[in-house]
Amino acid sequence: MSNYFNTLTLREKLEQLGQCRFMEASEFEDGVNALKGKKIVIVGCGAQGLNQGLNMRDSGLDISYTLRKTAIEQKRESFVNATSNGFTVGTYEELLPTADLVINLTPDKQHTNVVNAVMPLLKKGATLSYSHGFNIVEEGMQIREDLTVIMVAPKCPGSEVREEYKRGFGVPTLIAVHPNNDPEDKGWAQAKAYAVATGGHRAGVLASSFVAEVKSDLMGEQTILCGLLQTGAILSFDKMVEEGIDAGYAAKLIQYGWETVTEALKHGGITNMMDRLSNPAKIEAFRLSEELKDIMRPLFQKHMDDIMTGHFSKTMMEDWANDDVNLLKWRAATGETAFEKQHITTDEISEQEYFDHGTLLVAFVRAGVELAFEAMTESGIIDASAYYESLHETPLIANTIARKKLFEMNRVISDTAEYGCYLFDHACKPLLADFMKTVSTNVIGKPFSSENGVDNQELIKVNQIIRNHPVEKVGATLRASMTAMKVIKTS
Ligand SMILES: NC(=O)C1=CN([C@@H]2O[C@H](COP(=O)(O)OP(=O)(O)OC[C@H]3O[C@@H](n4cnc5c(N)ncnc54)[C@H](OP(=O)(O)O)[C@@H]3O)[C@@H](O)[C@H]2O)C=CC1
Ligand SMILES: CC[C@](O)(C(C)=O)C(=O)O
Ligand SMILES: [Mg+2]
Ligand SMILES: [Mg+2]
Repeated sequence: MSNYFNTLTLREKLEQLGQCRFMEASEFEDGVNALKGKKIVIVGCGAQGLNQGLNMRDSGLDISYTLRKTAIEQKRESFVNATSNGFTVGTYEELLPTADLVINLTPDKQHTNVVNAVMPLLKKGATLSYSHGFNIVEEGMQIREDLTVIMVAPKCPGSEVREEYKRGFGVPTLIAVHPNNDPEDKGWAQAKAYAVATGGHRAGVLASSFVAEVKSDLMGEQTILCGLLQTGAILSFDKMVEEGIDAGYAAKLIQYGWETVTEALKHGGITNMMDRLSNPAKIEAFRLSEELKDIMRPLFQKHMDDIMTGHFSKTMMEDWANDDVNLLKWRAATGETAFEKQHITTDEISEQEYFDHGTLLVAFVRAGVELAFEAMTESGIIDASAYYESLHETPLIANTIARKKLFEMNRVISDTAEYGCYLFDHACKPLLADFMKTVSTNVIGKPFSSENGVDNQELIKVNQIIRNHPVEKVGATLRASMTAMKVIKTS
């Protein structure tokens, strides 16, 4: 097996990277019919497996789970997840030979093993589905010619896939059909029905490709979505404590701060998030974020380049083969950070205070979202896809930090995301060391006050730059299609 993307000609690479079409509501009028009455078996019952399965069953589909024998015998968490929710659970041999659609929702690291074990058991003409195309694109997995291969990738952690569905909505989703595996021309109909069953069609579906999904998903998760939230959390907390802010207050400001400021981002983009600051603080957040963009641009570009060339996946797979030495070292180090270990104050922090005392958090978010979006679109990824992988998903990841800090984020996200997050974080922290020496509690921990007031011309210029960034343009259009978006209350 070799990297599939690297076997493509330049023309084919660009063609697949640029595949991105926002689908019309009318294209989902057939609902879940293409999968109605079909036997759907999900392999794995973890973050995505359980939550997608619950939504699909509630949408009227026939869902059961297959787990490896040891998980069943030892009644592991995945077994308990499935059985306590009333699903049938069986071994591969029991469930796979009669399955019409098999959904592989095991960790990416396991995909080669899992697919090699599953494939011989599938009946002729069955469909195999993924929620992330790493195995196909980066590992070059070859699938039996008679099988249809699709992807339905929610742009969101599994927990939110379920929460949004229960709110009567869904999460934006990328769907794709493997160009080498659609022998019966049924892939798109099944992928659309699957997206309806998870609720994705209510939030927006992009008809994409395995290649575009993988390259954009890896970039988003490593940089703005997880990597930078982790770096920003650790550095901001340390700065506040160093400057005498109560540690319990500092921890709470960060833990819920990301969620609160990005809730404004979710509803009205960077413009609305920045508008929640006072005018002097907005100008300062803009200045800080411009500085952050200049410092971090080469790192964001390096991550994008390494993802495109396959260097990133190669080194991560080397770590997989090396018993996850780097991953486990980085995971342990994250658990030992002062932020992670600090109990939070029980004192109330009002919603506005998170903005007023969190100018630096806003600056981190603007810098990270814009840099990730720019690096992706400069590399041939279409703006709508780049928007989902940067601005759109940041609040959903911030929600996981609000639940139980960085531990929870890194638990809920996939194995590739966790690895990429640590990789970015370990490169970014030293890069920001000098910058952090220049900031003080007037931008993190306390309100920003400007002795000079506001220069009208400067404010007009700043507002124009913020509002005219391409992420704001595409975001306004995509958010308009997400009219049922629900407000999340912070505690
Ligand atoms: N996490 C997320 O929110 C997102 C994930 N994705 C994608 O969804 C897919 C699933 O990811 P995620 O939900 O995070 O995965 P999880 O780590 O949560 O999956 C765990 C499940 O996989 C099973 N499993 C683990 N190893 C094996 C193995 N060798 N053989 C068989 N089953 C195994 C586990 O069962 P056991 O009890 O046997 O260990 C468990 O049921 C990935 O492709 C990921 O990229 C896409 C979008 C977001
Ligand atoms: C942000 C990480 C993600 O890509 C996701 C939830 O979309 C993942 O792989 O977990
Ligand atoms: Mg993702
Ligand atoms: Mg991912």
